Amino acid sequence: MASVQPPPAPLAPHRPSITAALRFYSPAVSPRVSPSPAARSRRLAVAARAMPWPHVLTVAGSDSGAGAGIQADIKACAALGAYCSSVITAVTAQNTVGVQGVHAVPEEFVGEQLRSVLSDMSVDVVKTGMLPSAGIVKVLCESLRKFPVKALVVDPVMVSTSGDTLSGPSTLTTYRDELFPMADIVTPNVKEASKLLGDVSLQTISDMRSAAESIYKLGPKYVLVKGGDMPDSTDAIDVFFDGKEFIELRGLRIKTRNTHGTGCTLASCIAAELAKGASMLHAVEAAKKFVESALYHSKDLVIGNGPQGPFDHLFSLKSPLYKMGSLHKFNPDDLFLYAVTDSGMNKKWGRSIEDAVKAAIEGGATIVQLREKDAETREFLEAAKTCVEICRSSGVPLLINDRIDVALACNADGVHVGQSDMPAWEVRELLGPGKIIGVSCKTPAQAEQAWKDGADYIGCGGVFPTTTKANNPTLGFEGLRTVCFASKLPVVAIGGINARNAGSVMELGLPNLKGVAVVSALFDRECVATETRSLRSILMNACSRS
Ligand SMILES: Nc1ncnc2c1ncn2[C@@H]1O[C@H](COP(=O)(O)OP(=O)(O)OP(=O)(O)O)[C@@H](O)[C@H]1O
Ligand SMILES: Cc1ncc(CO)c(N)n1
Ligand SMILES: [Mg+2]
Repeated sequence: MASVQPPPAPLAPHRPSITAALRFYSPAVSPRVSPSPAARSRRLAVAARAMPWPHVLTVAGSDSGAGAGIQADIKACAALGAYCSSVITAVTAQNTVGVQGVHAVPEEFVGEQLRSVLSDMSVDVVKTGMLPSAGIVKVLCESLRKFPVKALVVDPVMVSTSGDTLSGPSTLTTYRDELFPMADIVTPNVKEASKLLGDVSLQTISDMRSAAESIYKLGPKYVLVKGGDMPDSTDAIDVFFDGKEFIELRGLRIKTRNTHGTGCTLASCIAAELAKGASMLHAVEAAKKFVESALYHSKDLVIGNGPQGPFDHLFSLKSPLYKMGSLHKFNPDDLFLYAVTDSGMNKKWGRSIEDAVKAAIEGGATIVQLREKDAETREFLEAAKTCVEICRSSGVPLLINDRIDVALACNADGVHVGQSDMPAWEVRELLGPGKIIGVSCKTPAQAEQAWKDGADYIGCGGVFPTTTKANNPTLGFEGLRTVCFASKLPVVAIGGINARNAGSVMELGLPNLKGVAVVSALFDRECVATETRSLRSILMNACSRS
């Protein structure tokens, strides 16, 4: 199996537009005479290269209730923009109560389905779910040796959450000996990890780490032990292991009965993200975020009378406002030098918002926020649209202060809100899971709430007295320290920060403190680029000292 490390180059930016690809079929450029079959297939191949569609093949069982299995896999891939073909290994009679029956597909016919898909379509990633017999696991391994793909995601489905057996003990050895060594990632839940390791007890995060390490030794390149079913946990914590480091992936535990199919969905999302070109860790993080958002949006759905209902994978279609196309990966390090524009200051120095943003980026700002308290909406929107283009072309995220409507209209990367603005959870409902949300917080309680509401970072201040914001109590280093220690989110310090004191803020070496946000120190100056450049070097020096 080809390794997924280093990650393949992302496909998206190189993809020509749909219209460009369709031109291959347009009568205007087609020859007048019918092309020969060879010419037609050459042209199809060219078109396919012109517009590749990330392709996941799921090899799994059908769930008649459509919450898990093949049905979940297809919906998850569709939601994340990957094509999903399907090889069915078993048909289950299943609903929200449990599994009433299992009818395995004969091995030879699983082999035939695999041949049909793999010999014809260019599959990027294979994802496996329910493999009901050792024979089927063997057939799959043979097919993968014959038709190698970029990555293999193995979700070792053995028991449904309702407690029903989906794959008997006879398959365990074949999983371990034949499939795992070919896998890029294996994603057992705690029960499955325990079974794979001879019924060891897994009660704590430390047990999950040991299990991940033991499963890694069976041959996959990465392991994710999922803690969705971990008892007594307020967070949904999964443990990721790459052979060297353990990473605890923490998500909000959504209170809902609708968790049927979370495992299948997670593995399919990982496969879809890998097919799109993500690295393994990014794929896992994006997949977890997707499951969390889907559960959140489906928490009150009522389908079926049993204890475990399905959730809505296509929740993003409900609101035209969701921009699900690009799940922007928020990088907390982007908070390092956070430039916040101010219309008053720009006016004073006779520069446009666009010029202010260009200059801040030129000087090395790592994230930009447009904070335009008195601008007219239409004028602000036009400027914001241009700023989005400027920031995109430099890879710098652009956020809008408070104005969710403007952020949506210009497709900004996110929004920053204060304590008296719209609550972060409402902003999340409007913006969807892919956007960055920041919240101004002065206390540990506010920081905790921001985390619960699904924010990505908090801004903490005023650290020093400031004139930019009226009636803004100063927290000082002590207040900043208290919030940083309590926060579960990355923090950016704000309020009165300038070239003279920025170094001392970073030298505090506080946990979660990722950078400083500045307004007047950059924009109430003649040359924004020069000020930004010098502040950046002050911050870099301070970080190397602390
Ligand atoms: N209530 C929840 N809130 C948030 N995330 C959850 C919740 N339940 C599960 N998850 C997440 O969903 C993913 C799948 O985890 P889980 O442990 O439930 O897998 P599974 O048991 O294999 O799923 P399945 O129910 O499909 O068998 C993990 O990332 C887990 O943390
Ligand atoms: C078909 C099928 N695959 C996987 C699972 C695990 O959720 C399930 N319940 N049903
Ligand atoms: Mg579960």
